[in-house]
Amino acid sequence: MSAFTRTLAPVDDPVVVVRDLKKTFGLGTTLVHALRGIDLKLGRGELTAIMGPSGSGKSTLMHCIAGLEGATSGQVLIDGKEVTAMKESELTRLRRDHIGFIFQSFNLVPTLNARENITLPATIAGRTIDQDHFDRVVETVGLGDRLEHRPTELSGGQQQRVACARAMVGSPDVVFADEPTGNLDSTAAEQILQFLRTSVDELGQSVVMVTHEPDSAAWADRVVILRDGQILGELRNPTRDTILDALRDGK
Ligand SMILES: Nc1ncnc2c1ncn2[C@@H]1O[C@H](COP(=O)(O)OP(=O)(O)OP(=O)(O)O)[C@@H](O)[C@H]1O
Repeated sequence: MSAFTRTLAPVDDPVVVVRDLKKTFGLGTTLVHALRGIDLKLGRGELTAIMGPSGSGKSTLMHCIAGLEGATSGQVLIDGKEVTAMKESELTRLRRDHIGFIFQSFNLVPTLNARENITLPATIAGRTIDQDHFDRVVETVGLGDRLEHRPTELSGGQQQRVACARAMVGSPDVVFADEPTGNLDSTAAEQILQFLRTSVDELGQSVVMVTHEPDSAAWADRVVILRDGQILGELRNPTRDTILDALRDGK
């Protein structure tokens, strides 16, 4: 059963906790209230989609949670670590060691092959890669025979699969994906969504994805809908149709 509710159901084991998060941009008459007091818990080992109209605050919320942008007030905790209390050097370590990122534009290093791109964050951090986990991630993402290829020798979908593997291989507390299928055709998009789903179901990964696409959000366990910097409500076990209804209701 999937129905839109304005009150959020309790989340028993959250990996992310957001308390009264506010973010304003600009000053005086140009002040923009991008987040107007967000209270939200995101479940561990779940795929959560964040939706909402353009300008509703989706990217700002993701950036504030991931410590890419400072909050104006409120609290963010990732796996119990208070992101909003961290200094820049701590934020750098948090992003490097505990968070995975997947962007719309892949962001691979062109001179490195797929294997080197996947292991780059660990190499920079001086961490050794768990070979079993590397093999599982590469197998799940279906890149086995492409590991020695450079990005220019890969399709867009394959490049995004490399980016997904790079985000997952360190088993971060949470992976943030910002419109991960925005640059892909529908077949490649489905492969990425399938991979995100499998990484949650089989590797226990926690994933948060911002998307405009009801078809993409339908892969999630839960859809959280924003409007005007506030949470409008949520859907559990969404389908394309219940998402479309919820987005229409929210207007
Ligand atoms: N750096 C910034 N300076 C000023 N205003 C900003 C900045 N970043 C975002 N905003 C404003 O904050 C509000 C929320 O923006 P945000 O990008 O989070 O929305 P979004 O839901 O992700 O939109 P989209 O779906 O179009 O990407 C918008 O009004 C936007 O113009």
